[in-house]
Amino acid sequence: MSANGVRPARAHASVDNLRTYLLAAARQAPDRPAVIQAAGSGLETVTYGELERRTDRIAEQLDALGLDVGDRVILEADTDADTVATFLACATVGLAFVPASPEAPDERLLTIIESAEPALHLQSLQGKRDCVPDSVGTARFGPDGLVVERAPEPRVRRRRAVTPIDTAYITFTSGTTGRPKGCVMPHRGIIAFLRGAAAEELITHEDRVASTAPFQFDFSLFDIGFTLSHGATLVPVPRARLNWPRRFLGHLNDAGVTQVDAVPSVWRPVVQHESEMLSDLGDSGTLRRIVFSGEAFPMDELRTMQKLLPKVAFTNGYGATETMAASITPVPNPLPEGVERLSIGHAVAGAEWTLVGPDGAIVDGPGVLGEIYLRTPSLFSGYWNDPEATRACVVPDPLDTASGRVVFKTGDLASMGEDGELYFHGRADSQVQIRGNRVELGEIELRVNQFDGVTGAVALVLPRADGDPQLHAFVTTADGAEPDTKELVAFCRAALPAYMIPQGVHTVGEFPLTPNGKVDRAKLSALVAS
Ligand SMILES: Nc1ncnc2c1ncn2[C@@H]1O[C@H](COS(=O)(=O)NC(=O)C[C@H](N)c2cccc(Br)c2)[C@@H](O)[C@H]1O
Repeated sequence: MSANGVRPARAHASVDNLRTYLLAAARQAPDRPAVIQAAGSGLETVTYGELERRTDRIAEQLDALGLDVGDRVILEADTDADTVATFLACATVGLAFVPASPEAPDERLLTIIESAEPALHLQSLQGKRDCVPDSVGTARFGPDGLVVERAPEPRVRRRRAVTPIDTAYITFTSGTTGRPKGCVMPHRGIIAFLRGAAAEELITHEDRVASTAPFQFDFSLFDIGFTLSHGATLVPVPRARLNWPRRFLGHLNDAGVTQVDAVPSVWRPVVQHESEMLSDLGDSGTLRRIVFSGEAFPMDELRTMQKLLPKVAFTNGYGATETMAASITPVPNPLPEGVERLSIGHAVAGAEWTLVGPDGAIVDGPGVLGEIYLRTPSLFSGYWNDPEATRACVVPDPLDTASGRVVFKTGDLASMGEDGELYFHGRADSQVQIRGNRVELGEIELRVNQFDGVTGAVALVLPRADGDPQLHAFVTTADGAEPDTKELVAFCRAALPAYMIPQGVHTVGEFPLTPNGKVDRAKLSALVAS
């Protein structure tokens, strides 16, 4: 028995701790399903009571290893009940977990280990990783708890209590500089965003939320947190089922999924190969909502989805890992004609954003582009061991610089609509100047997408040998055939200024994706360089 009840003497039920916040629902109804997951070719259910038991077992084992609050633990896993129990156990004893993908190459994991200096590497019983350096302890987690292979070196424990500003997790994103940046998220940060998101009242405890993002992408942490904090049921979709549209839809159907959280690219092969089955899933009345995030949903693909799923609600989740996210906005179904840009609405409850124009002036009217600055309690603690990168985006509140309050400088551009809602206009650093003119890549993509036969378009600026920036358009087409470049360029000339006309048009079978399922622009650029 510890000072605050049966749990290991760390997490305090009285203040914000991720474990306490996510298992609160378990108090009332331990027999409710917390996770419905793939088991062999079928499904198995893990109740909230069972999840809490597994959490406490692993927390006690971690507590016995003598680690200190704030020590890092690599959690290499795919989302399932044991992964959730392990990350709740880390939260209970104040260990910062670093989610890693079992599919990440060894050198990527070793780069993260070099930066985060974890005490322990955890993988599932089936995990295959064996490149962990001797300086790091190793253990495996499963339904019966941890199996320690190499105990971590003993640490001096200086902290016993876990406070809301202690680190819940550190997600490493591949920084543009190539060196991965670790987003350090405190308990109070993720809880603040989950609370703001809960105010949208998207789900109740009866919902079953399918999670498709890889565990190292914080979209998956949102899925887990959002679902459990409502006492709802999490339905992880394993990659083996996600990559086959038929199996994916079958899994959603069998598990009685009511909401699917996924990046836009997840739906491309489903619409292409199993539109009938998708439409039936929507007609069944079980699937009620699709939440997407990560990048703008291409408008024609979204319209196609809405035609197949007229009864399903669509929700646009926007935001960055540094604040977990920022807004959750309903998308009209069907989208009114002529709407060519999705709204990212207003910041979630508890947060607010401000648009700052290029001249530093506050933008407070429609039609002017500005950078989004987000004032939010879900702000991260900073980038791991990188105060300079942190200072560049955690800045004084532009509306109140004397206050000492800091806000997140998002690097995203947006314009404001009639009642203050925002429209995303791309990354500030992807705004390019061509012959002195600001070029909006999104506008070029929009126009190219309207060309007959084009099913997807990505515009990029690539430096030419003489340094002069060159505009390139990459397209996918309905039948994979190359569009007539001269006609496509003429089609662009009819609507875009001369400096926005793509000089190169490249047809690709499908767009390369990042591990998080976003269009991989770096890989597209490499196609031209080669
Ligand atoms: N809905 C959009 N329309 C357009 N552009 C988007 C959207 N969502 C992002 N982005 C872009 O992606 C950037 C950020 O990338 S990120 O750090 O990897 N995070 C993410 O993608 C996901 C994000 N943390 C997240 C996590 C959980 C729930 C939600 Br709800 C959102 C943003 O700064 C935007 O540029």
